[in-house]
Amino acid sequence: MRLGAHRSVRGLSTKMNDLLPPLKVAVTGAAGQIGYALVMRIASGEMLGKDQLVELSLIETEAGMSPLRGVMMELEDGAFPLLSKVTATTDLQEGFGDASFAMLVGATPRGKGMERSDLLSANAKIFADQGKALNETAAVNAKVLVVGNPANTNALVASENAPDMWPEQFIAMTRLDQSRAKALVAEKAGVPVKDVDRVIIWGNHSATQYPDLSHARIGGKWAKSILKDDKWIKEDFIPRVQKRGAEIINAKGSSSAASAASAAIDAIRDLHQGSDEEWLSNAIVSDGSYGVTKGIWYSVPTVCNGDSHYRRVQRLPIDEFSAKMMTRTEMELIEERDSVRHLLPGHEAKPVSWNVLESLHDSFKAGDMAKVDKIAADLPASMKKSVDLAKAQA
Ligand SMILES: NC(=O)c1ccc[n+]([C@@H]2O[C@H](COP(=O)([O-])OP(=O)(O)OC[C@H]3O[C@@H](n4cnc5c(N)ncnc54)[C@H](O)[C@@H]3O)[C@@H](O)[C@H]2O)c1
Ligand SMILES: O=C(O)C[C@H](O)C(=O)O
Repeated sequence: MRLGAHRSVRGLSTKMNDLLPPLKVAVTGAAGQIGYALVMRIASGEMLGKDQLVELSLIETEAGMSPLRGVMMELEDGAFPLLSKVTATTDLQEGFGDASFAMLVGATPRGKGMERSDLLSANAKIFADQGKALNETAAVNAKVLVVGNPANTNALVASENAPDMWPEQFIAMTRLDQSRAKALVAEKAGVPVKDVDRVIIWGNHSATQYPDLSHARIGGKWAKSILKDDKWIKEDFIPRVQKRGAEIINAKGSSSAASAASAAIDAIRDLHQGSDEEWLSNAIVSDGSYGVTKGIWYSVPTVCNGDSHYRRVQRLPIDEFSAKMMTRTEMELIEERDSVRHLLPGHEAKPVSWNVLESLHDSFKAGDMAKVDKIAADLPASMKKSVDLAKAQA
């Protein structure tokens, strides 16, 4: 169905009477740093296309309502021709009602010296409530992009609390990490970013993520054969991407915002409009591919076919170094999952304490395998399996 509006819209590639009926996009934390940058770009049509009317549903806390009113005034002043309606609410069911896309940004950001996982106890509960509300009221085929940290485990929590939705409808954002990685490779090779592709982010949006150049290309050629610098990849590139969020916090005093909003726009744009055969990193529910524990949200390369369909890039060869890196980040995600068991309906209560996990890590790092085995003996089966794998690859 097309709308039959009768006004001309300068600068749009499509006439108003060719516009598609509005799709509702819900954004939580809309008055925050990322939300502010995000909603302007959604309204301008950069995300869903220049022929797509859009309705914005802005969700905030009570305290966020006053700044949100200012954001709404600015949206009005932007006079965006594609923006058909803007609403603001603190009520999740109302905010997500019939939404085709939900961008879950609202959560506390980390400050200096914190890891993203330090936010688990503060933020995960938010995503349990949001999962329940999405389950009740969002459009049946809604796609959910989780941006708030720790994004992967928040996506797990939201999905587990939305039993009538497919886990595949929930994606945690690792697109920013992929963009960071591509930019670094382009800089190193002295080429434009558009010449770099097939860069992969595996695992968690955290300092354990594995930015992988094993399959990357520069101008269509194998990147490693052009860079010819494995030392740079291991000692500069990987840690730089892993810790880029902290580098920004240290420089700017607050976490990345415009680039995060940009990555969220890119992620949903490609999901909705398709991206040919480009490999795009998205943290999605693991189906066991690449030996990753099922049911955690683990970043993998995907191909987006448009209309919100995506598939994993399968059967890539994984070398020994990559396998080790992929397991390390998987283990962190298992730990995160186990620390939020109380928010996962139907799962046993939190079985493993942080102390146990920490001493497991320390023993592993110190090479004390007898102690690792002793601790592992009391772990749940899925974690034992990961410990065995990590030991085999150590
Ligand atoms: N995945 C990524 O790549 C990525 C990148 C950057 C930031 N982040 C994360 O995104 C989140 C938001 O960052 P920010 O810089 O915009 O933070 P911010 O503090 O500027 O804004 C957060 C906003 O969310 C609102 N909020 C808090 N709890 C809410 C709730 N329950 N419902 C609705 N709104 C709520 C706050 O009122 C605030 O306006 C943080 O967790 C940050 O760590 C993720
Ligand atoms: O690092 C952070 O805490 C913010 C965000 O996840 C980022 O990667 O910039």
